[in-house]
This record gives sequence, structure tokens and C-alpha cells, in this order.
Amino acid sequence: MAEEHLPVVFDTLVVVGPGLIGSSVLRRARAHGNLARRLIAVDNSADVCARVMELGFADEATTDLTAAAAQADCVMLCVPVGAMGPVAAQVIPAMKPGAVLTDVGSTKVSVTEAIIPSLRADVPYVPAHPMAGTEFSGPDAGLVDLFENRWCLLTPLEATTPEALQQIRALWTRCGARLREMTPAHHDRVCAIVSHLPHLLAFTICGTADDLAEETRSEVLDLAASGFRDFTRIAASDPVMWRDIFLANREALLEMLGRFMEDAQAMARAIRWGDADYIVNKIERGREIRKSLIENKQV
Ligand SMILES: NC(=O)c1ccc[n+]([C@@H]2O[C@H](COP(=O)([O-])OP(=O)(O)OC[C@H]3O[C@@H](n4cnc5c(N)ncnc54)[C@H](O)[C@@H]3O)[C@@H](O)[C@H]2O)c1
Ligand SMILES: O=C(O)C(=O)C[C@]1(C(=O)O)C=C[C@@H](O)C=C1
Repeated sequence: MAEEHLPVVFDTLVVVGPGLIGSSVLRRARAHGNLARRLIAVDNSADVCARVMELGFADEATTDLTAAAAQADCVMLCVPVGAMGPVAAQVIPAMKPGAVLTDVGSTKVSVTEAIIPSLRADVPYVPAHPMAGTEFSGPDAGLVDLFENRWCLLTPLEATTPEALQQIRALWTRCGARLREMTPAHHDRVCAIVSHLPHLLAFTICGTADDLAEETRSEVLDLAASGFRDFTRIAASDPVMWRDIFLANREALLEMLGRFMEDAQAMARAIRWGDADYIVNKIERGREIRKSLIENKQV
């Protein structure tokens, strides 16, 4: 059967936090009609709720979290990772028996540990993380095809029933994503290197260049060419989201930063001693990685 003719995965889908990720799911659900029949957005900002209604990608937008949760067949938490635990503690007691809880948090150990204490035996929980995004945030930033061909990582737990896992798999597949399952700890190590460390480097290099510009009272940043500009795109990301991610994935991120600093030292040594082979080998590995991402349609 063609995807658009499939029965909906959920009757009522409640998205808490209709920002970049939440509003992209809602836009996709609205456009394709095969995720859910009724779409409710919940946000603690009345301005965001008003904007959601203007943009028209939900049937209802409300600040009343528990009233919305009581109507849900699925609640998807799309708030910053530091808010997941407190929001889940409010949502779960209000949910119908059998309704599914899921989240999209960028870290999985901290988020699952924050949610598990509030879980009920009759509310299955499926942790998920779509590996897609931009540097923008808020309800205007969402894109209907944000998840097309991107990975969505699932970290099922004891509290994940096979039926709920199937439903969340179907939801992300219908958003266009490819799926992988792994443990929360493995997820956090992988994301520390492919997502969290690159952001840390981008924030840091922008700060270093800005300090230099101030010290030398010169035009350093005016002359930024595209190498530096590529760092500034991710450095423009949301401070609350990234503060929460860095603090939530502290151990894995510090481990990857340590490894990176050792490798950067090795590069410094090769430059100092004129070890051209070392330098060329590193650059060639970088080119290979870029090529394989392009082949995998991840660029
Ligand atoms: N931005 C990305 O690239 C990306 C990618 C994958 C996953 N994620 C994860 O998705 C989640 C959302 O990220 P985003 O980029 O969509 O953020 P966003 O800032 O665009 O949206 C978050 C929304 O949550 C609302 N919110 C915050 N606290 C709330 C609370 N306590 N109750 C109700 N609403 C609340 C905000 O008002 C905002 O509308 C985060 O956990 C993030 O780690 C982000
Ligand atoms: O493309 C970007 O701008 C992103 O930052 C997206 C990105 C990433 O690092 O790849 C950021 C955080 C996520 O949890 C998943 C995806």
C-alpha cells in the first residue's frame, strides 16, 4: 500500500515543545496525514502556542500540559534535554493506559534516567533521537522534510513494549528517517564524537577568533572565509539546548574531547617537525570520511 494510504499510526499525537524538531514532526504529520488524525502542540510559552496556530500545523496549541496529555495516544517530548524529566513527571500521571511516551532528546542516558522514575507500568516508553537539525530553533524553524534520509536512533529499554517500539518505528519511517537501535550508553558515546564535540569546537573557535579580534583591534572576523564560516553555522545554535546537552553528556563528551586534544597535539608535533606524511595522511582520512557521507546521502 502507498505510504499516504496507510492507516494513521496514532489517533491523537501530542507534541510537547513544537520548536525545530517538534514542529518538523507536526508539519510532516500535517502534510502526509498518515502519522496521526489529530495533532496537539503543547508549549509553556503562550507566544509559541499562538504562533503554532498562525502557522497552522496543529489542530490545537495549548499551555495546558496535563489536559493535552490526557487526550494523547502518543506524547512526544521535544523540549531541551534538561526539561525532559520535569515535563515527563507532569505528563505521565495524566496519560491514558496504553498511550505511548517518546522523546527526541539529543542525549539518551540522562534523559532515560530522568524519565524512568516517573514511568507507569501501563505507559510504554520509547526513547528516540532523530539525527537531523539546523542551527535554528522555534516553531518557524521546522521543515517538513527535515528527517528525509536521516538516521533516527532508538534506544529501547525494559519499559519499551514491542508494540510501542513498532509504532514509533512506523512514525519515524513515515517521517522519512532510517532507523538504528542501540543502547543509551552507546548512543551517547557516538553522539559525543559526531555531534557534541563538533559543536564544542565550533563554539570554542568562534570565541578564540573573537578574543583575538578584540586583543588586536583588527578585522579578523571581517575576513572570515568559508572555512571559518562553516564553523559559525553550527556556532549559531541555541544556547539552552547546547548547555543542556554538554552537561547531560558530560562524561562521554569529556572523553572524546580528551582524545581529540591528544590527536590535535600529535598534529601540532607533526607540523613542528615537518612530518609531511603524517599531515597528508590525516587530511586524506578527512577526505575519505566526507566522500563516504556523500555516498550515504548524509550531506
Ligand atoms: N536542534 C537540533 O538539531 C536537534 C536535533 C535532534 C534532537 N534535538 C533535541 O530535540 C529537543 C528540542 O530541540 P529543538 O531544537 O526543537 O528546540 P527548540 O528550542 O526549537 O524548541 C523547544 C521548544 O520547547 C519549549 N519548551 C521548553 N521548555 C519547555 C517546558 N518545560 N514545557 C513545555 N515546553 C517547553 C520551548 O518554548 C520551545 O518552543 C531537544 O531535546 C534537543 O536536544 C535537537
Ligand atoms: O545540522 C545541525 O545544525 C545540527 O546541529 C544537527 C545535530 C548534529 O549535530 O548533527 C544537532 C543535534 C542533534 O541532536 C542532532 C543533529
